Amino acid sequence: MQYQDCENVSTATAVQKDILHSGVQSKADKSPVTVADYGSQILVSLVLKMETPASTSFSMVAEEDSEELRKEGAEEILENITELVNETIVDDGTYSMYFSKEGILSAIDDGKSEGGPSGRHWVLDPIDGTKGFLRGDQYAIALALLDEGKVVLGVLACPNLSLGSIGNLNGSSSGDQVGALFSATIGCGAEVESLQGSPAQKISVCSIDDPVNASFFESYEGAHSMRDLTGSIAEKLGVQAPPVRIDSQAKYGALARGDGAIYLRFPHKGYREKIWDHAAGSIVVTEAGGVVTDASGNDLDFSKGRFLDLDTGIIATNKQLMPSLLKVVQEAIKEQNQAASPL
Ligand SMILES: Nc1ncnc2c1ncn2[C@@H]1O[C@H](COP(=O)(O)O)[C@@H](OP(=O)(O)O)[C@H]1O
Ligand SMILES: [Mg+2]
Ligand SMILES: [Mg+2]
Ligand SMILES: [Mg+2]
Repeated sequence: MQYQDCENVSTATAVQKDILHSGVQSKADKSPVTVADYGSQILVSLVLKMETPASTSFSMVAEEDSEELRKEGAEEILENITELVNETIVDDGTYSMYFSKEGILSAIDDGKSEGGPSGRHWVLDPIDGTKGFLRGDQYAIALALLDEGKVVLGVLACPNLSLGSIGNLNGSSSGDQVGALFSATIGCGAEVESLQGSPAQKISVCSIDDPVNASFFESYEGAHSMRDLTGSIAEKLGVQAPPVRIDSQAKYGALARGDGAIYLRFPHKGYREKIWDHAAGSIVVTEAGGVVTDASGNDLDFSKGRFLDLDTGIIATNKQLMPSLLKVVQEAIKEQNQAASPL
C-alpha cells in the first residue's frame, strides 16, 4: 500500500515536471484541475479497490468527478489521463489491466460517496494544493479513512517538502532530502519517513508555550484565507515571526513535526471547507500531540458528508498554546464583526 503510494507520488512528480497547458482545466468554481489530479485519484482508488476484500463494501469520498471531462472540448485531456494511467499501471507492474476512456470516467466517479456518520469511507484529495503543484511549490496527496464518522487513519505524501525541518524558511530548505510521507493511526501516534523509503520516525508537535517564540503557517494563496484576520490574531498573541506561507496539507505535516507552532485557516465568508482538505492532515497533527479545532474550539466533525460544518475557521497548534490562541481568535473575530457592522 505504502509502496503503491510512492509509485503514485512519482507519477504526480513526473507529471508536474512536464505538464502541458492542455493538461489543466478550470472547474465550475474556477479552481484548477489537472491530469495529475484525475490520474492520482484513479490510481489511489484502483489500489484501494484491488486491496479491499470482495466481501467488504467500498466507499470513497474524493474531490474530483468526471463532469468536466464529459463536456465537449475535454477530449484531449481525457486522452492524456487515459494514457498516463495506463502507462503508470504498466510501469508499476502490480496489476495487469487496461482502462478505456469510459473506464477512466467511471473510475473517477468511484469517489462520489457522500461519506457520513456510519460505516467506513476512504477520503481522498488526489492533489491537494493544485495551485502549488502548478507553480512547482508544495502539494500533497492526502488519504484518510473514516470509521463511524471519525478519522482513524491518515496518510499525507508531500513530494516537494524537505524531510528535515522547514523552520522559518518559507517552504524552502537547501541541501536536504526532499519528499516526506506522514502517517497516523488513531491511538498509535504519527510518523514521517522519506518518500524514497527511509525508516519511519515518530513525530510530535513543538513544545513552545510562549507565543513570542512561535511561528504560524497559513495558505500561500491570499484568496484562501483572510490575512487581515490572521495578522491580527498573530499580533494579539504576540507572535514575532512573519507567517510561513505554503500550499496544501503540507502545513499540517510541518506543524505535526514541530517546524512551526500554529496553523491558521480563515476562508472568506461563504466558503465551505471540504473533508478531504483536512481529514488526513488533522489526524497527523492530533496523533503528534496537537489540537485541531474550529474558531469556537469544537473538534472538526467529519461525519456530516462531503463538507465540514464549522464555525468561521480552523486553528491547529499544541496543547500549551491552544487556550490563549482560542481566546485571541475569538477576540479578533468579534472585532472584525464589529468593524463590519459598527451599530
Ligand atoms: N476560496 C477558498 N478559500 C479557502 N480554501 C479554498 C478556496 N478555494 C479553494 N480552496 C481549497 O484550498 C485548498 C488548498 O489549500 P491551501 O490554501 O492550504 O493550499 C484547495 O484544495 P485543492 O488544491 O485540492 O483543490 C481547495 O479545496
Ligand atoms: Mg481542487
Ligand atoms: Mg485540497
Ligand atoms: Mg485537490
